[in-house]
Amino acid sequence: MTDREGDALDRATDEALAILAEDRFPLRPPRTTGSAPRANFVPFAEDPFAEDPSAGPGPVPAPARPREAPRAAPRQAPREVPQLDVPFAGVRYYDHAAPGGSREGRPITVPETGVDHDPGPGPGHDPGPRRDWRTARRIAAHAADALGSEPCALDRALGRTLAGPLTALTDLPSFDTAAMDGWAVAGPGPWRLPEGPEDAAGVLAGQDIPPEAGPLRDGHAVPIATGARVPAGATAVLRTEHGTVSQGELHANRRATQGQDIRPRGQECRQGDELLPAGTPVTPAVLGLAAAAGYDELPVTVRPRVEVLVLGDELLSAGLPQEGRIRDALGPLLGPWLTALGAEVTAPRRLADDAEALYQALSASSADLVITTGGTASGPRDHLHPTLARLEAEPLVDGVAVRPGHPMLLARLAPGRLLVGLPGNPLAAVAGLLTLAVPVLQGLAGRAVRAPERVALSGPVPAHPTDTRLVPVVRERGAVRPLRFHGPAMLRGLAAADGLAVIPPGGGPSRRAGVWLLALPWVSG
Ligand SMILES: Nc1nc2c(c(=O)[nH]1)N[C@H]1C(S)=C(S)[C@@H](COP(=O)(O)OP(=O)(O)OC[C@H]3O[C@@H](n4cnc5c(N)ncnc54)[C@H](O)[C@@H]3O)O[C@H]1N2
Ligand code: MOO
Repeated sequence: MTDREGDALDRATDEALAILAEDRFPLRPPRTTGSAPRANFVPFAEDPFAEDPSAGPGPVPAPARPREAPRAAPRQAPREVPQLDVPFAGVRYYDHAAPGGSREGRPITVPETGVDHDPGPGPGHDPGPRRDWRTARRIAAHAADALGSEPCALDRALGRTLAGPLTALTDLPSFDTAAMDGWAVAGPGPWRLPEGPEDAAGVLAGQDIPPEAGPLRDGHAVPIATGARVPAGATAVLRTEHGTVSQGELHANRRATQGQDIRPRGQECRQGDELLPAGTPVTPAVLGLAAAAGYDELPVTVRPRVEVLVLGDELLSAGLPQEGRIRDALGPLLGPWLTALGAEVTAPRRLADDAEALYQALSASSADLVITTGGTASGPRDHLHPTLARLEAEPLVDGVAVRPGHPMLLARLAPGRLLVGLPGNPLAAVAGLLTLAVPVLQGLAGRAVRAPERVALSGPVPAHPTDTRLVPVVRERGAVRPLRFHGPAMLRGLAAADGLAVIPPGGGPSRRAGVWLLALPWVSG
């Protein structure tokens, strides 16, 4: 790369960072209201999202609801609403880009207009038996039994889920080990060192000590390397920098206490100890631990097979949006996201808005979970509900009290075959993914649910009066700050986000207690 190309790259990087910085670093310092507790793994029954833990882990039955034939009513034209950049009116809102807001990001109050960003169900739209957000998650988590288990070689197990507890196949360390380079010493010093050239080399890592060598006798020492087996009889390891050799004798210039710098056998675990519970996702650290504990392969749950069907005549798979058509944003997003969740995903299939094509695709699919995007509403080209009725699918969740994404749905196509219908608006689809698809996949993979983190909000966030809101946020000085560009059709906020904050209906106690943060699988730290 030439200097000029290097400068151009630097400038482009600075510009990109400046755009991000606008969202990441507010002009007004946020108020922090506390620090978040550490996240833990908990069984689903203890999931704080679960609505009523005392109700037991069984699925919440969906009320029987006869499905109508395809609705003839055309989609209502959206009411004329002021295009506010804030979703709900009459609330104090920190946003330096909101209409009427100051460029300095001072709090503004949006006048009470009586309309919100999402006009919600219009006349003629049957919202169905909508579920509370937490209940929807709970139903989704219990909709499927875990798939079976299979052995998997360590080098292929990343991202899988432990089907059983990881028990140590050996003590760790498996022998008393020198923690430092120096000398293994027996008893108090000074110590005699071996004289023969072979013995003087001492014990190296990976070497075994021949049984005929016998225990190290009191008053004797032998050179030893970090990681080497400590000879029987040794009482400590004296570090190289703490000893001086003179005339074949080792003198300590700092006292070595009993057992110092010896890692005793079994210090980390004993053979048979449970190192990790079933349901743990296999991370690089788990692979390392498993290898250290003697595993060549791991028992993992079978990966859920997921098929993604992207519906919409208007969607292009390449090039610029044109002539009323737009790029499919969900095909590229869902595949890798689902893979990160441990699923085996077939390449997304794009289907035209054609009821017969959808019927054929759903009938032919043998996936554990089919995920569709679009077609969940009641517009003339929204074929999902009628097609599910034609397939005699069992509705488990038909609409959720969550914004965005409220038309999301979950249905059982047949025993062992589920369908999650994500709304077409991209952020609404992500809300559906996190609300329904993630718990279904965790259930199928038998994966433990990570307790969500509670986080403080760095400023007021509008709450919906009756629905949970999922808002892209960024971490900042011990709190989270809501990002702009969080409209249902936008991904710009999400792409810069560290997670989605869960704002309970009406705001709940979130101002004092903080809110839950739904983690994104690629965000670390
Ligand atoms: N009369 C009503 N109309 C609508 C309601 C309602 O309650 N009453 N709800 C609105 C809400 S909220 C949502 S969300 C959408 C859900 O619509 P669908 O799931 O049927 O999705 P589509 O109509 O097919 O698409 C909606 C929107 O999203 C765009 N889209 C679709 N797929 C993709 C994709 N793969 N990548 C990028 N963008 C996509 C599509 O072009 C539309 O703009 O219904 C509202 N209507
Ligand atoms: O607006 Mo819709 O809430 O699901 O995106």
